[in-house]
Amino acid sequence: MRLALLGCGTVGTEVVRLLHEQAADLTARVGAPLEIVGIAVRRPGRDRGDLPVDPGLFTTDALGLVKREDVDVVVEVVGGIEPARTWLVEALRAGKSVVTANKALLAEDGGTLHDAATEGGADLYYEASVAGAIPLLRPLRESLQGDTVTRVTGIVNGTTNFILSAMDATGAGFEEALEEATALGYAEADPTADVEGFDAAAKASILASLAFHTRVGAADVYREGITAVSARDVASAKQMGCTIKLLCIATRALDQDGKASVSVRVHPAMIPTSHPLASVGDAFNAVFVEAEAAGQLMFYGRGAGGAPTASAVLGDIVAVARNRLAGTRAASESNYADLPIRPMGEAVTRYHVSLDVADRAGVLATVAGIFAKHDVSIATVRQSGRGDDAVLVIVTHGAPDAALAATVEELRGLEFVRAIASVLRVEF
Ligand SMILES: NC(=O)C1=CN([C@@H]2O[C@H](COP(=O)(O)OP(=O)(O)OC[C@H]3O[C@@H](n4cnc5c(N)ncnc54)[C@H](O)[C@@H]3O)[C@@H](O)[C@H]2O)C=CC1
Ligand SMILES: N[C@@H](CC=O)C(=O)O
Ligand code: NA
Repeated sequence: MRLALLGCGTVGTEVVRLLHEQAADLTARVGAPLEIVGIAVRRPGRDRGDLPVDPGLFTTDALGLVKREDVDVVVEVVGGIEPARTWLVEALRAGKSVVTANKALLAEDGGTLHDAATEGGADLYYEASVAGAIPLLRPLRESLQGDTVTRVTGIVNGTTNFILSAMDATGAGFEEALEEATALGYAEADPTADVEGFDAAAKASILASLAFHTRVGAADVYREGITAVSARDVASAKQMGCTIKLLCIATRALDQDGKASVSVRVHPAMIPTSHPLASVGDAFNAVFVEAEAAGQLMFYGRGAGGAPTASAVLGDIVAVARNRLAGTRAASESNYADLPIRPMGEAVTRYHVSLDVADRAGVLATVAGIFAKHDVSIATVRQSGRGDDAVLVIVTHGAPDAALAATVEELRGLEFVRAIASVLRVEF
């Protein structure tokens, strides 16, 4: 089996290492040796230390490598939309199997890749694209095909989990924690993708597409990152016995007429420290899948980093290589359900709102009146401080997100509200 490797960075170098170190076992498992015939990179002359690979394999001509007739499997660990899409479409249409870790591309235009795979009769595997090493896509794509998945919830971005865990545990600053996560190989080439929630949203779209048999694109996912989460939010969460996590929440719901729709969102949320997701620290990921017959399933492990991600890539390489040797391919994309996307405004959420207010008679009544006007029921109210230091913390019951957002907007305009110190959703 001849492999073309596109990219040799954090993940690619570990793919090379694992292919070399486990060559004998992999040959036995596949039934044929796996041989890298070329590696496309930006800088072929770069010093790669003791990487066990022939320097003559490096090239800058990725497309030329993909088009080589002797290539059976294209492994893409470069990232980004273009030129990766062009390479992979070329490979798939020519009947070459593709293994990719590129969640950004799958979320942006997975349909084009799946269509090219069908056209070329080729395999398209992408286990590494969501939750790194954790076997999650294969269970959704294969093991749960006899069930109806209703909800997928979890932590799917290692970088932001690393940052939030550090802020919570040691009071570390945002920038300092991000630098460490980048040095450890967790962050994307542009870490904005991590901290602004784009990476988690891409993964949410892939999970929802597989779980609900519907093409869910990046644009269908409501997204908020963690850049607005402050030390004060973290302290406020602690006071309530909670911690803050960047959550991915994808649900399949039925309306009053029994019609199903899909809602997919990524945003930071306060969760109770007693919830299993609260103890997911460092760059670990954890995902709960709920299905009608199976009930609740939990997947946990390393969601980022070179070696863990390479483990998932290698698993896919073995799978597609076996298929090729057997002259078969995996089932095509399943998108028959084609469910509509429910807007974020209709999702039922709970808010934690912290207001800096003037401590005067009537303030609480006015604030409560605004919640009532938008039909948002208050669960708890707590006031601390006095005079200019008064802080009002309100936690709501579940309400449509649009009603909660409108409530906060109206509170912002009140003369006695000096600042809205934090607005966070509360889950579980
Ligand atoms: N680092 C991680 O923990 C994880 C990364 N991924 C995904 O894996 C992919 C690779 O990520 P990393 O290895 O972290 O990235 P990286 O930035 O460390 O490596 C990228 C590689 O692609 C090469 N490259 C970039 N543009 C190229 C071009 N035009 N032609 C040829 N080669 C080019 C670079 O030379 C480098 O070797 C991305 O899609 C990323 O989202 C997925 C899961 C985890
Ligand atoms: N940047 C990503 C890498 C894995 O997908 C993350 O931090 O989770
Ligand atoms: Na995975």
